[in-house]
Amino acid sequence: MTILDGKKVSNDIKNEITAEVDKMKARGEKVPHLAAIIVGNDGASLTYVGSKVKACERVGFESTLVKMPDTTSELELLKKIKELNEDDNIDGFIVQLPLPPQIDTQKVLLTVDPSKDVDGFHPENFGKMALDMSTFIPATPFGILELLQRYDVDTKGKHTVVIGRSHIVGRPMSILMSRKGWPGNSTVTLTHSNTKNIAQITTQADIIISALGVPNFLKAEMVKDDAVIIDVGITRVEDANHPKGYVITGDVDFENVSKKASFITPVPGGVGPMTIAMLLKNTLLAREQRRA
Ligand SMILES: NC(=O)C1=CN([C@@H]2O[C@H](COP(=O)(O)OP(=O)(O)OC[C@H]3O[C@@H](n4cnc5c(N)ncnc54)[C@H](OP(=O)(O)O)[C@@H]3O)[C@@H](O)[C@H]2O)C=CC1
Ligand SMILES: Nc1nc(=O)c2c([nH]1)NC[C@@H]1CN(c3ccc(C(=O)N[C@@H](CCC(=O)O)C(=O)O)cc3)C=[N+]21
Repeated sequence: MTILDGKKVSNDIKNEITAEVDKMKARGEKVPHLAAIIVGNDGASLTYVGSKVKACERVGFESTLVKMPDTTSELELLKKIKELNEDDNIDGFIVQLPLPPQIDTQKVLLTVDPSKDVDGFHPENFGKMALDMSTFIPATPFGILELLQRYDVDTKGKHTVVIGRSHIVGRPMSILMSRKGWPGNSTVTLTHSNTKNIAQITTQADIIISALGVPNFLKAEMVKDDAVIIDVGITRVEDANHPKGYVITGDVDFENVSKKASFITPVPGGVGPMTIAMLLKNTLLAREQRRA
């Protein structure tokens, strides 16, 4: 069994990005600048956005964090997005999801300039991804592809089962794993909360990508021997014994599933850090495209 070490690989990627930034500096060019808008005070969201800012510092990017109260109106948020669209200093930005209920997420995603949409959530970019055209690939699926590639995991002709059909993880992942090329060329089954007999499907999978957000959902009985297991889930589970008062838990019963798996991602230290590294990568691409 091999652990797909997202922490290590994300560090390698950050070093590669740092080297590119150093070259930009040596040429006297502007370095990439990532901005993030966060609406509200959700603890997990704040932690996550904070780690993006730290990651920017680490690779030599500039970063801007825009914090807006959870009472922000849709109009105010759209106005802020248009400001960032027009700000020549900003190469790429993201709007942290989920948004408070008074704001229409679809409207927000449509307002982001596709050339600055480093999350890859704008329909123009999502459509390009689905059509194999060059574009920003959403950071989490992009990170999973990169992990599979760097560990030389064979995906061709394999049966990949994706659990969860969200627009940011499950749906794009299912598209990417079925596309021509590598990593890809899989036969994909996309499952969700209406799927019947899910265990019957997962036990036939060569590769399982679990993105539902239910701690310890995927049990050893649901997995065949030598399967490749990608655990996207991140849930804070209360734990009084832990200094922070919670532990980060994935969707996979790691202790038991890892005994059967050929490759498996841990949580924390798997897909999460890869997501951040690929967001930086997309921002670097955004800068390069704006320069060109
Ligand atoms: N590591 C990382 O970088 C990232 C981690 N995450 C984490 O991944 C998890 C999923 O996030 P996200 O994709 O945004 O999730 P959503 O909550 O948007 O979607 C969850 C999906 O899982 C499906 N689902 C829920 N319960 C079941 C069930 N019992 N059986 C089968 N399918 C089920 C839902 O089905 P239906 O569509 O029918 O409702 C839905 O499609 C979360 O824990 C999140 O925190 C998210 C993004 C990045
Ligand atoms: N516009 C937008 N884009 C996103 O990409 C996006 C989003 N909104 N909203 C929320 C989800 C969630 N997500 C995570 C990324 C990294 C970790 C991560 O680094 N996790 C660490 C642990 C972090 C911790 O300790 O809390 C790990 O797995 O090792 C977690 C979660 C991106 N998302």
